[in-house]
Order: sequence, then structure tokens, then C-alpha cells
Amino acid sequence: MDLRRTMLFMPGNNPGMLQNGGVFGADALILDLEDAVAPQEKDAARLLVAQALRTVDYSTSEKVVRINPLDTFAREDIEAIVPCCPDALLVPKVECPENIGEVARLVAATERSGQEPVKLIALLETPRGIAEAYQIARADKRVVALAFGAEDYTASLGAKRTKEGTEIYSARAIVVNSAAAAGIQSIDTPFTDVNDREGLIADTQLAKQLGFKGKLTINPRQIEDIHNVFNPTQHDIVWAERIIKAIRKAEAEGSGVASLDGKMVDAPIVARAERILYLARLLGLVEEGLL
Ligand SMILES: CC(C)(COP(=O)(O)OP(=O)(O)OC[C@H]1O[C@@H](n2cnc3c(N)ncnc32)[C@H](O)[C@@H]1OP(=O)(O)O)[C@@H](O)C(=O)NCCC(=O)NCCSC(=O)C[C@@](O)(CC(=O)O)C(=O)O
Ligand SMILES: [Mg+2]
Repeated sequence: MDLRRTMLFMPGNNPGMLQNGGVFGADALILDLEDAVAPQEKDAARLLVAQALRTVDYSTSEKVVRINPLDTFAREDIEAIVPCCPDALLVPKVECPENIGEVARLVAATERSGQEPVKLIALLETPRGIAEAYQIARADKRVVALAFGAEDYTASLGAKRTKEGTEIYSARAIVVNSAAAAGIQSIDTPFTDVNDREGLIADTQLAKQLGFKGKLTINPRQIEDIHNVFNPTQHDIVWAERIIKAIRKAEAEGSGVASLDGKMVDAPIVARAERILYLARLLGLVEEGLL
């Protein structure tokens, strides 16, 4: 599983940000050719992003490029960017599975032989995209995640954005459920007030509670807080270890159900504990081979 707790946007027309992106420890970096770049700067940004992919060391961060929508500059973006070996493309304003099919076809036609296949992440930010989320998630084997964009979504709805996010609750739930049904990740919308730490933490906790596996990120100062929310706590890890021990003991005694602190422990609880320990091992929070 690829970690995508944070996916940091870097405007594709900002050489300083593109140069420094690797030092912040984001799980993924999104070199943006879409909304962060004005129409008259698209050509220059495409060249800059291609150059950055070839020359900048982004350390362990996944390299993702947000291309433009199919009805604008997607073809030019794919032709210029795919040969520079990004790990994935973030495809904005995806409305139907055919959009993904078309991008996948263009990517396949551009990839060089022997090149690692470029993954796709579908950004759902329109009412129709939300309505077709599951079909989009299953549209092509390259699709590894659904991401949610609340600003464009609420603009299309004509709904007012609030800090509490009641207006995006149902769309968030659909994105999470559709991604899980298709066996891929879901990534939440960015929190746009970079000076409101408390708000960011609360919004990320809500996203995690709903089932999201990460959050789009717009500023390096947001990374640590988002990681802290998505990382398993020491309390989670201790709980998960106790669950695994309890179920192993029950199994040794011929039972599939255990009891811990008076609560039933069965398969879904064990699966949750295993996920916590898997993530903890991936993050180096517990020793390899423990349990
Ligand atoms: C928000 C702000 C202006 C704040 O500026 P500030 O100046 O206050 O930041 P400071 O913290 O003071 O910066 C301290 C130091 O960090 C450097 N630094 C800052 N940000 C950095 C970064 N991202 N990458 C690398 N470096 C960075 C900076 O250069 C400085 O370096 P230095 O001068 O050397 O000290 C700035 O972060 C920024 O531009 N973010 C990216 C915004 C963006 O990409 N938006 C489009 C994508 S979202 C989108 O499209 C979603 C959606 O699709 C979804 C939907 O639909 O909902 C939609 O449609 O909305
Ligand atoms: Mg958008």
C-alpha cells in the first residue's frame, strides 16, 4: 500500500516551490498544471514541471502531476509529462468512467516501453463526478485513489462552504464508500485556511473518522498536523496488539471469537487491529516482526 496521508500541491509555475517540495516530508507531491496556473502560463508551467520531474530530487515523496481537464489541455500535458516518469497523474473534474478511459488510453499511447506504468488518481469535484464515483473508481486498473475537491463541488452546487462542512458530508461519504468498494484509497479535500491549525486538525479528524486515507494539502505547515491525525497513536497500537494476542489465544483454544475487557473480538475487529499494525510497521512505529 502506498502512503498518501498528505499530498502537497505545488503550483507548476512557481520554480521556488517546485525546487523545495522534496524537503517537507509529504507522502506525495502534486506538481499542478491546472487551477494554480493561469491560462496564459500553461505552456511555460508544463515545461517547468517536466524539467522539475527530470532534475529535482523529491526524495521518497510520490511524484504526481495534476493535468488539465480533457476539454482543455490534457492531451498536451500527457504528451509532455508522461515521458518524464511521474508516479501518477491527478485527473481533475472527472465526471464519468469514460473520462478515465480516455486519459488511460492517452497515457498508454505515450508511455515508453519498459516505463513503470503511470497511475491515475481521479479528482471528483462536480455533482456528476460524485454520482458516478464507483464507476469511475473501477474504470481502469491504473486508478489507485479517488480524491475529493470541495471548492469546485460546492461552487457547482451553489452551496456555501462552511467550516463545519455539513454541505459536503454526503459527497465525502460517497467518495469514501465508492473507493472502498473498488478496493482503492480515498483522499479528502484540502483545508484552505493555512493559519487555522485547530480547524485543520478537526477537519482531518473528521475525514479520518469517515474513512479517508489522506488529505490534499496546500501548505507545508499543514503536513505534520495531518500526519499526526492519520498516524496510529501509541494507544491504538497497544490496543491492536492486545486484540491480536487475544484472538490468537482464542484460536489456539479452538474458538474464532475472543473477549477483551468484556468486549467481543471477532473478524472485523481483528481486521481493524491488523490495519493499525500494518500502518504502524510501515511508519516504523513498531518493530518489524513484532506479533
Ligand atoms: C496557500 C499559500 C498561498 C500560502 O502562502 P504563504 O506565503 O502564506 O505560505 P507560507 O507558509 O508563509 O510559506 C512559507 C514557505 O513555504 C513555501 N510554500 C508555501 N506553500 C508551498 C507549497 N504548496 N509548496 C512548496 N512550498 C510552499 C513558501 O514559498 C515559503 O518559502 P520561503 O519563501 O522559502 O520561506 C501557499 O501555501 C500556496 O500557494 N499553496 C499552494 C496553493 C495551490 O496550489 N492551490 C491549488 C491547489 S488546491 C485545489 O486546486 C483544490 C481544488 O481542486 C479542490 C476543490 O475543488 O476543492 C480546488 O479547485 O480548489
Ligand atoms: Mg478544483
